[in-house]
Amino acid sequence: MIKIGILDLQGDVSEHQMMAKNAVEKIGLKADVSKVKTASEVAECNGIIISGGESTVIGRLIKENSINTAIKENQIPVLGTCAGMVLLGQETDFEQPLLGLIPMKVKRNGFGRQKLSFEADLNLNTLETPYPGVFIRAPYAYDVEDEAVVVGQIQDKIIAVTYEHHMATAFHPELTNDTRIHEYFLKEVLNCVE
Ligand SMILES: NC(=O)CC[C@H](N)C(=O)O
Repeated sequence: MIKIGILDLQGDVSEHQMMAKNAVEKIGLKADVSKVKTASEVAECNGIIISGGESTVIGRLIKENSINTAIKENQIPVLGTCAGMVLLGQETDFEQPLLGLIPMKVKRNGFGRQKLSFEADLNLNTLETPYPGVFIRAPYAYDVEDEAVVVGQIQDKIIAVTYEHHMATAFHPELTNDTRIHEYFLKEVLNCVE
């Protein structure tokens, strides 16, 4: 049985847990989906989801609790959404601890004041039909290196990236009823454990 951990430090954690559980059911997996807070809980997981929230706060707590080491030493795939995307990047425009698991830079609050929050149908390479994107003070990625894959863009801005078994989205898949991003991630996790 695989174990998916929803990193429970700050942000919309319960929504991710619910969506991940729905995705598990949809693809008929045997998986435990739990909230995790400590490095030892994280180390036991096959996949970790980092929610939206405040990336400065989540990043600081990740570092203080040695969760970065647990993720890296165990090579755990990570799905990071919104603030989670910021944390997956290697550089951002603010001095803050990052995981740096995807070779890309991330611009925080990248859609400007007038568009702090919006919804848009997204064409993503990994999906056959559009995905309902919910953007809340969303970041975007830039300088994505060749070995990573740009999965989607909007207004010429990169809003979804995969690299190895990690995925970053600028939008909030946990705030929709569409489980396809979570399903995609679960399949990546399965590829790692098989
Ligand atoms: N909804 C969100 O996760 C916003 C992310 C926030 N702008 C940050 O950089 O932390």
